Amino acid sequence: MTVEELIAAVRPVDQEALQRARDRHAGLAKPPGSLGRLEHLGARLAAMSGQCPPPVPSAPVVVVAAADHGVHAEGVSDWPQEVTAAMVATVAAGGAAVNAIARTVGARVVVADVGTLRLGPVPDGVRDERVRSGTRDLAVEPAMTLDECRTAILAGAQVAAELIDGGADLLVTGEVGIGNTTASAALIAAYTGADPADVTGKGANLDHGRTAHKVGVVRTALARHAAAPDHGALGTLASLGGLEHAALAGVMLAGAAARVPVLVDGVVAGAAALAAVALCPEAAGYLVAGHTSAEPGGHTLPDRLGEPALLDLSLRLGEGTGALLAVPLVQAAARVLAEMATLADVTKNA
Ligand SMILES: O=C(O)c1ccc[n+]([C@@H]2O[C@H](COP(=O)([O-])O)[C@@H](O)[C@H]2O)c1
Ligand SMILES: Cc1cc2nc[nH]c2cc1C
Repeated sequence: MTVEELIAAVRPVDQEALQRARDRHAGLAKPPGSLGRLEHLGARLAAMSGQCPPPVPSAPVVVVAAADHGVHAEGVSDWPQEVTAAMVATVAAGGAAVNAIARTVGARVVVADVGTLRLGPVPDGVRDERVRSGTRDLAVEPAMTLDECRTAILAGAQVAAELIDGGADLLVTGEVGIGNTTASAALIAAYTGADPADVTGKGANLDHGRTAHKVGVVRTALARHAAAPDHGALGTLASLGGLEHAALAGVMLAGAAARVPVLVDGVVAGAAALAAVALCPEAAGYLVAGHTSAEPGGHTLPDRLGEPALLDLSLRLGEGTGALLAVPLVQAAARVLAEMATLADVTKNA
């Protein structure tokens, strides 16, 4: 499969099913509209699946894509790059925040190494989807070639397609990658036109005084990118993104192609979602912003989707943590449409 074929496989969401869900909501045993945004979410799930009521997701899976970043050389993170591979091992061993929260909501965790810096083999329990050892320094040159970017997108799409074949009915996006909030800020600025100062934050606790330096690195990257030949949405992702951004864009496109909802995590997954939607606008119909990251760019995906994220708990960890916490909301939104009595039933009981 090529990236173009993956994109072509995404069909628009079903507007008729959306309307049927709205009509159904109006007749359920509650004052119409009283379930607020849960009603909107349920209608969107109907539109995604093409069915009303939509299926109630029972097998959520979080895909944690991990990679390293050449831009780390610019001094944009307080953490050594070895932390990426170390956290991948921690996720595989079940000891990361994503594992604790996944156990809480009954989700499976799949961790894929798409390009960490590592000398030894990929540990047991980690999917080896490595495209290269980290990206190049995006402030100096394109982070990935177009081919590397395509390979990473298709790796994510392949993981997602296998999971869906195995029964996954709700995808959640997570990631780990020291330095990736710099790449995320660059992607967000490039795709939305935002000023880097407005979408660049402290990431994993970068010392306050160095955030201004980080903004400067993002500005340099954007200027370099603007002066280079334009290769469209894919070129922007390759030039400014990370391998995990590309892989997560692939997860989102594969979910959309299979009409499976995708719950998107924080600012990093949100930047990947902007890439997915730039590549394939119809994919937006299958994405739900799980939470608003406390990073300054955290509102970007909700803004792009035109609706607030489901949760705002001031999280800024990544890994899929915030989106996983929203899994029960997605399940409840579908269950309400599937299981509630109607107002007519209530009147019968009066
Ligand atoms: O996704 C988010 O909202 C988010 C916000 C801040 C930090 N992170 C995580 O922190 C790491 C990147 O931070 P940094 O400072 O090294 O760019 C990376 O592993 C992300 O998963 C993630
Ligand atoms: C410890 C640690 C855990 C993480 N999980 C996601 N990003 C992370 C960054 C750090 C530094």
